[in-house]
Amino acid sequence: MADSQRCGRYSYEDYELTAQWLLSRTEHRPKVAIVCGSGLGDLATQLCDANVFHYRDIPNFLETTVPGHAGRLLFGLLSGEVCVCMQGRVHAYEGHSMEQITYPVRVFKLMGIETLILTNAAGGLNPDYKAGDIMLVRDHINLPGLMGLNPLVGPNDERLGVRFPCLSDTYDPALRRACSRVAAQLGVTELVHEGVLCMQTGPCYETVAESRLLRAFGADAVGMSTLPEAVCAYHCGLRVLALTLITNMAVCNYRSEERTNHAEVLHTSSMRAVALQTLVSAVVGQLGQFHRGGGGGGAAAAID
Ligand SMILES: O=P(O)(O)O[C@@H]1C[C@H](O)[C@@H](CO)O1
Ligand SMILES: Nc1nc2[nH]cnc2c(=O)[nH]1
Repeated sequence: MADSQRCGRYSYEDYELTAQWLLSRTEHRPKVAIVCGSGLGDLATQLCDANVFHYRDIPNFLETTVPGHAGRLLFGLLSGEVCVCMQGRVHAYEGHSMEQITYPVRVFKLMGIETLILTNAAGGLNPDYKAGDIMLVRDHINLPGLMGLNPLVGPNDERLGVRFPCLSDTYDPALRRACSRVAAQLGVTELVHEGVLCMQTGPCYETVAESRLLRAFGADAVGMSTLPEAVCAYHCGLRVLALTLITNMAVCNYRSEERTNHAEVLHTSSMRAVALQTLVSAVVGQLGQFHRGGGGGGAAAAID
């Protein structure tokens, strides 16, 4: 493909090459992909009959550099459903473009994935939240995207999605309802909220003034990932569920002596890993009923 026809750095053929590389090395044929955020990678170890690949060995995958992101892709069974699971992700602040950090999402699409479950760690802005709570992402404020760092910037390949996607329904309402129901069945409703996730690129955590600004904008939590993946996934027709673990409260008060740090983020992740894994596994267990290869449109009817 000529450079002018490329989506940007990558062509459709690059995504296809990686998809075929993976599918030719595993017999698993997943419909569900899961991305594990900071410290949440143990979810991947729950997969049965797993085939494991290191990102460094996968064509065009980037290596992870951040503690809590193992950098392995696992195929296997979770709650009886065939899944592919990213044990860690790469972030823009590691020096990568939005297109690079979302590369796996389009590979998943070409592998036949229908549902993408994203997880991440973030700071709570909503005063009703506390560290250890889980937020189902209802909507987002993509600060890098609003500033031009959107993964869809560049020539659009119609095989991957439309030029001007409307993002009002990015986070599938039926999946969110299913997740809330599962949370109630598991008796963890009091931990689970629905809210708006804001992304800034990082790697700095927010100043007090920035946290106040983001809260005033309507954000309930702020993180450094997930939204570019969600945008790319929705663009190419995947159903998206995003679960944010509130690992700390963003500092919104000059009198506070709290200082956000990655060790605290990983500590809270490890404390809540089992709850989040249980929730995600139970949701995945509900997905099979509507994964009949029919594509995204049937989700709401089937899961309700
Ligand atoms: O990959 P996620 O978004 O879960 O990781 C968050 C954002 C930064 O990478 C890190 C900051 O502590 O955690
Ligand atoms: N931007 C941001 N990302 C985080 N990831 C985990 N905690 C935080 C936080 O407080 N702010």
